Amino acid sequence: MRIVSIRDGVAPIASDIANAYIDFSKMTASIVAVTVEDGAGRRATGFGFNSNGRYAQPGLLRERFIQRLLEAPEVALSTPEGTLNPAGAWAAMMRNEKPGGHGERSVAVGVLDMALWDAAAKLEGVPLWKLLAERYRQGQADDSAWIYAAGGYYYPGKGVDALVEEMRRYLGMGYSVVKMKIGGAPGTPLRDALKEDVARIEAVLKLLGGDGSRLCVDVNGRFGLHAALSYGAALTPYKLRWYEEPLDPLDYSTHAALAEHYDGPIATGENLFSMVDARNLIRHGGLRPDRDVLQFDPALSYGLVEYLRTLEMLVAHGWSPRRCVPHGGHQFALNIAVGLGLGGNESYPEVFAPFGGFADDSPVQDSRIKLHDTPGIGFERKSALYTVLKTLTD
Ligand SMILES: O=C([O-])CC(=O)C(=O)O
Ligand SMILES: [Mg+2]
Repeated sequence: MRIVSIRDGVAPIASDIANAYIDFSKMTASIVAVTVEDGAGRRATGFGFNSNGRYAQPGLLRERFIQRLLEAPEVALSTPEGTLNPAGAWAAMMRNEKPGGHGERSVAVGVLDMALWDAAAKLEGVPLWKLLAERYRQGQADDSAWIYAAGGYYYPGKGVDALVEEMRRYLGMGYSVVKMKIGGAPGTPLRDALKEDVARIEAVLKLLGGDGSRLCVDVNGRFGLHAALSYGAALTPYKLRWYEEPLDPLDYSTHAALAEHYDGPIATGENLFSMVDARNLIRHGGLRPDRDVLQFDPALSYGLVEYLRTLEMLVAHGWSPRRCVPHGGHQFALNIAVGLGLGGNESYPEVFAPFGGFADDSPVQDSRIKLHDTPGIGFERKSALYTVLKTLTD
């Protein structure tokens, strides 16, 4: 097994939307194409990109990780059976990297790892979900994945009516669970911000027939403990599907304090980028394996090689992979959800195009989606995305 070439680029995913913490006016993504040749002269090109929320990483990719991958010995890239070995490639990329302080190198490695898994599945002529089910779950893939429509962003001039209309569109697309942003009124005293958010939440709940289990709310890590507890108390009667990233993602003890007082499901993890960070959350964050939701995003956190370690760690701590619903709304995590039996995957029906979203011909029914049989991750089945990725190989 040898790497023939690696190409990389930067693509914009800028838009006018904002969450409670950042706007996306300058958001970018790294894209890569990795061409691999097996011992029998067969070639496959795998593609990778990072999902939203972290910027493109061209410096890290070019100065360190692409170089190391190109220099990796052939034996490191092959399994004993002669197939492409993403774990060996991962070890080669991480040579001479100290532990801890993961920063955004996990994003650069995640982009390349995605491309290697795409190539691995293409060389074996199977979709990635099938390859994963065969390797790690005795062939038991799920027949579809649960997905929910994430949106409800702040947007200039967007009021409650536009928010409800957006959610109505998601219901029309086949989603039954939706997510909206809260906590995004900068400088507003807590009491007023809460009042405004309660009105926004109630308007959306009305559309959902008053069923809180169909609505998630996302704070994007903006609150301190006091605000998180105040919002938690106000949200409790609505019995929401989940209360997402109420607190700074790395502040585990405040999560533990919130979990003592807020009974409903808490979701977090999209900004934890390694198995060790995830383990700290599990050890110290007071989260509850019977209800809370873990959103580690393999595209941002060193890829699937590391995500497999995270799943193993979770199981060792008494957590089911079904508690995982990755962030990012991309086909990589969707394949992982179906192949490894996660609880589902995020979906962005109207934002972060073309990186968010799934194959063009995959209808959503009652918030579930079926996967295709195309070898690899399936980017070739999503024309707007493939148009961007293909610029690397044309
Ligand atoms: O707005 C963002 O940064 C994305 C996000 O939190 C999510 O998809 O849950
Ligand atoms: Mg989020």
